[in-house]
Amino acid sequence: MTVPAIDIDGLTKFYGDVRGIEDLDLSVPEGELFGFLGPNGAGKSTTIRLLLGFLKPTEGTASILGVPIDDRDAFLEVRDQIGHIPGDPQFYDDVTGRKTLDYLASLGGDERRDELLERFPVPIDRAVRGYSRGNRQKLAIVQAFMHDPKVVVMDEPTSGLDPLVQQEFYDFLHEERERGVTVFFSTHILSEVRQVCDQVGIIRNGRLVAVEQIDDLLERSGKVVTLQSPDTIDPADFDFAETIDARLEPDGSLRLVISGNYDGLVDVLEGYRIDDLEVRETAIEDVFMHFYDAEDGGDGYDDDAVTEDTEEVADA
Ligand SMILES: Nc1ncnc2c1ncn2[C@@H]1O[C@H](COP(=O)(O)OP(=O)(O)OP(=O)(O)O)[C@@H](O)[C@H]1O
Repeated sequence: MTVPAIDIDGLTKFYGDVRGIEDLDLSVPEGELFGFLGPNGAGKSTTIRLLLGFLKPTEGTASILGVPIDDRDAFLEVRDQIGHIPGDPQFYDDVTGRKTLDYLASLGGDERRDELLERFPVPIDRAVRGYSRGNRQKLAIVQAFMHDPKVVVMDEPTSGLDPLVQQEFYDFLHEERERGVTVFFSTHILSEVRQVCDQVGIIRNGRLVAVEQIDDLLERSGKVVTLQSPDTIDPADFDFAETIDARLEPDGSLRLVISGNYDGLVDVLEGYRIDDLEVRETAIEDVFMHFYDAEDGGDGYDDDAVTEDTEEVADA
């Protein structure tokens, strides 16, 4: 049996009384682009920091490339096969990009540095203090991939990148996947998940609520049909077995979400005159909305909770 690139087992982190994540189980096979999607405060950064050994779990464990994160010695040995882009990349501000990369190269290697810098150029001989947000992020990308890691864990890696660089980065990630690299990245950007990922894990209020293949999710979520007619439309006519939702819009048009075949729809349409008919894929926003439509809402943060217990593990 092949070992998953990332295996998370009952992983739990409480900051005092505040739930970071609870009882997370997740397995990411090698060579997969896995999106970890959740709104602000859902527990994405907590998961990533636990995975990289920057935080100690309250309970549970995880492994990367078969090595448990709490086996510090073994973990240090696989560290050069792991890349990481933190949520808020920090560098020594007075040091140039080049020296920053020189230093990091001395720890883990840099055989892909030139190729990456060509793709994600930064003002390499300028002190990092003068870098824009996007250039900092590009430097973080270069350092995460320059030693040719097998697994890369990234916390909202496209934040601060302009749309062109973002697209370049998505293309790059697909190429990495072709090379067998496993990528685990958190995001709250829905369209990003769709564009980039094979599989998505959806986290809300510290709990994993679903793990789905993107294609399955979209397939199950159906298509959106919009119908405009000079006749009065009765949504009840469109209540087929395949119907997920049928409602009238304020302008009198019908918005129908349907999964499966169109036979029933075609039959009913015979009874209507049609001004306009549009069939489109469900917007990814609609697909995910019900996962976010929490009764308990927000980020699960209890204002009265103790927050001192944030023990960080130095220098993981
Ligand atoms: N150091 C800390 N001390 C106390 N609570 C924390 C700490 N870090 C995170 N939390 C809480 O843990 C929960 C999960 O936070 P986390 O930062 O992991 O979420 P996130 O999904 O990464 O959010 P964002 O998208 O805003 O970065 C939140 O309720 C947050 O307030």
